[in-house]
Amino acid sequence: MITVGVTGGIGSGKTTVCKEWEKLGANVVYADDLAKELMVTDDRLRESLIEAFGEDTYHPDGRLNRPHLIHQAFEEGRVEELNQLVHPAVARKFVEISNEAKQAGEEMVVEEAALLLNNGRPENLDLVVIVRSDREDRLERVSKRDSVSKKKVMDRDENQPDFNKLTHLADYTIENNGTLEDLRKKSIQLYHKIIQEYGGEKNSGVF
Ligand SMILES: CC(C)(COP(=O)(O)OP(=O)(O)OC[C@H]1O[C@@H](n2cnc3c(N)ncnc32)[C@H](O)[C@@H]1O)[C@@H](O)C(=O)NCCC(=O)NCCS
Ligand SMILES: Nc1ncnc2c1ncn2[C@@H]1O[C@H](COP(=O)(O)OP(=O)(O)OP(=O)(O)O)[C@@H](O)[C@H]1O
Repeated sequence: MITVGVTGGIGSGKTTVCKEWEKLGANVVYADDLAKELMVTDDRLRESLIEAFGEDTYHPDGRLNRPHLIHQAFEEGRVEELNQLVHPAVARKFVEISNEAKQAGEEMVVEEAALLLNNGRPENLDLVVIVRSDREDRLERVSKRDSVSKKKVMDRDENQPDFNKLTHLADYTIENNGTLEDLRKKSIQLYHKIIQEYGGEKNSGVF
């Protein structure tokens, strides 16, 4: 089994790539979704979040108070503190999921995460793929997809790495500056290339 990390800036096309890979059989873990789940279900993480960000972190019924955390992270400038608490729980769970997938004889497990390379290249991943797209296109697409202002998307973008400076940490880069169909085709090609070549000589390249 091969473990692959897929990363890239906000709106770069990570999820689109991963959805294609899921259709081909990959088991994809979406870090943002997993983080939100663990923030509710992992008791240790809940306690540390309440300690850091107060009782308002959760609604009285136990649900995550997203507006409070978004305010703390992106308006009070405490995003790094939040990441440091959430990231270890996500990383632990990903290892657990990978181990189970290996036991089950799965072909590929993927971690889709914008912050994948924040502490360098994760040691537990066999391959890293960066999806790249021009900034203006990314801002435009996400503001359309989520019906939010470009300014809001820009705020998130500023809290993510500049992936143009991280390509040396990736085995493959997918350039997403064409149509959505182009991106889907490239994703399928890369999936087959990875499956075909894994076990042989590890290659790299730009798609
Ligand atoms: C701050 C939270 C509540 C924001 O929730 P919200 O629903 O608005 O955002 P969502 O998860 O849909 O993500 C929207 C976009 O923002 C980006 N984003 C989310 N959290 C962060 C962050 N901490 N830093 C930079 N970008 C982020 C996502 O990658 C995505 O591109 C939530 O995402 C969160 O708790 N993030 C911190 C920890 C985390 O998710 N880390 C990633 C996994 S290790
Ligand atoms: N080449 C493209 N042409 C047109 N639309 C695109 C293209 N690539 C992606 N999109 C659209 O842009 C939006 C963002 O893509 P996607 O959700 O895959 O990015 P992401 O990197 O996962 O975003 P996020 O960081 O917010 O999770 C989606 O609505 C997607 O359909």
